[in-house]
Formats: sequence, C-alpha cells, structure tokens
Amino acid sequence: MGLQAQLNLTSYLLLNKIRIVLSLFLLHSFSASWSTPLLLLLLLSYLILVLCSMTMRVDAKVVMLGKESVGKTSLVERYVHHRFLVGPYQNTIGAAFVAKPIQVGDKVVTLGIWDTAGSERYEAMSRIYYRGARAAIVCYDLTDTSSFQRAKFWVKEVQNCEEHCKIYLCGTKVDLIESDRGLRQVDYHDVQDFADEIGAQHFETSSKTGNNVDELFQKVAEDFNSISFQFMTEETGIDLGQKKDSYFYSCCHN
Ligand SMILES: Nc1nc2c(ncn2[C@@H]2O[C@H](COP(=O)(O)OP(=O)(O)OP(=O)(O)O)[C@@H](O)[C@H]2O)c(=O)[nH]1
Repeated sequence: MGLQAQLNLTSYLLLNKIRIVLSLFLLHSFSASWSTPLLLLLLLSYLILVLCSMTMRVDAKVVMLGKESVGKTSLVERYVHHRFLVGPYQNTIGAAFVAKPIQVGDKVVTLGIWDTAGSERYEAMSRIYYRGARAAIVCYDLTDTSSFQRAKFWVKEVQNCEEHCKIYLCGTKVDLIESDRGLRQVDYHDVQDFADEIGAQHFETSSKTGNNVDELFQKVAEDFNSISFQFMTEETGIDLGQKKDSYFYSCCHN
C-alpha cells in the first residue's frame, strides 16, 4: 500500500471514528430540547466533519438526499464497499462522508459523497450538507409512493438553492419489484417524465444485488469530468464546438 493510500485510509478511519462520536452526540442533542449551546455544538460538529472531509482530495461533492429508509446509506455501502448490510435498519444521524476515486477514461475523479439523514427531524441539517454540491442523488423507494413525493420536495430545494448542482433521480430496491411486480408503487414512466421536465438523469437500482449502482456513480463522475473538460478547452481557447454549461463553470470556480 503506497503512502498516499495509507494516508487516505488513516483519514478515513479517523473520520469514521469522529462520525460515530458525532452521531452519539447528535442523538443526544436531538433527544433534548433545543437550546443555544446545543445549536452551537451542532454547528461545531458540522464544521469538524467538513474539516475532516477536507483531509481527502475531492474533485466533486455529491450529496445523497431522500426520505428516511429509502436506501441512501445502502447505495453508498454497495458502491464503496461492495456489500449489502443485513440486520436491523439503523437510521443515519446527521450525515456521513466518504471519498471514492473513480476512473473516467484516462483520468481519476474523486467523488466526496455526503450521505444525509432522511428523517424530517434532521431536515435543516441536510440542507447544510448540499451546499456546494455538484451532484445530488435524490432517492425514492420504488415500493413507497410517498417517498417519490419527498424526492420532488428535495429536487425543488436543490433547484432553488444550488442552481449548478446536477440532479440524478434514483429509484431504489428494484430487486423487490423484480421478485413481485405488484410491489411497484412508483411508475417508471411518471418518473421519466419528471426527469425530462427537470433535465435530470433517472436510474433504478438495487443495493441488494448491485444492479445499476456502479452505473449511477460512474455517470455522475463522467458528467463531472466531461463538463470540466469542456470548461478547460474554452478557457484555453480551443473551440471544440461545445456549448458552455453553467454547472461546470461554477464547479471550476469554487
Ligand atoms: N431489498 C432491498 N432492501 C434495501 C435496499 N436498499 C436498502 N434496503 C433496506 O432498506 C432499509 C433502509 O436502508 P438505508 O440504506 O439505511 O436507508 P437510508 O435512506 O439511508 O435511511 P436514513 O438513514 O434513515 O435516511 C434497510 O433495512 C435496508 O436493508 C435494496 O436495494 N433492496
């Protein structure tokens, strides 16, 4: 293992330890009544998490959004660690962060993935985490209509607050539909129409089987990379006949 890889691993382990401590702290904070010192401590914990995430070289910030239990953490687990955790469901508290390098052509793009808590009690915090994101993976559970309504809420939020953030709609748990078609509550074409309307990409995935998970993150990295390339050629005056994209422009000026 090279020095860089060792450093990344150390940062990652340190980050996870801090995250566990923060999670316990946040759990305690939310169970108590809100007060100014608690709010300050929450803010401080957020800043620590941000500082930790900065120890890793990240090209593009990606945020996972969606109703609780739709499978955001499972998607990240599947993509980053190639596993599907079974056992009792544990909701995310606050947020988690992981950096993942991806090969795109002859380049490596490192995605900094923020997995937010879906519970509405943490809604205000999730808003903090999508600041500056270049991609938002907005998840909904294919077996739960209300989760698609919640996804629309997050799309609106991101559109209003992060105009340069590219949106990816992700229908989760497709394995459940494959074993019993009657379980589908969100129609593929309805989501595709919505995706066309907002100019988003649309995927249906399963973290259990791994179906389409790599493809989703690969697309995020490729889009980021192609927009970056487009910008560089324009900056250096090489005209490849491509149109400037405001999303890319912003991501290279942050
Ligand atoms: N069958 C199946 N179950 C899944 C899949 N993805 C997630 N689940 C299950 O759905 C439940 C919730 O998954 P999580 O990944 O924790 O959901 P989350 O969106 O991160 O939840 P919050 O942290 O509360 O926001 C867990 O019991 C998972 O095992 C999937 O692709 N297939």
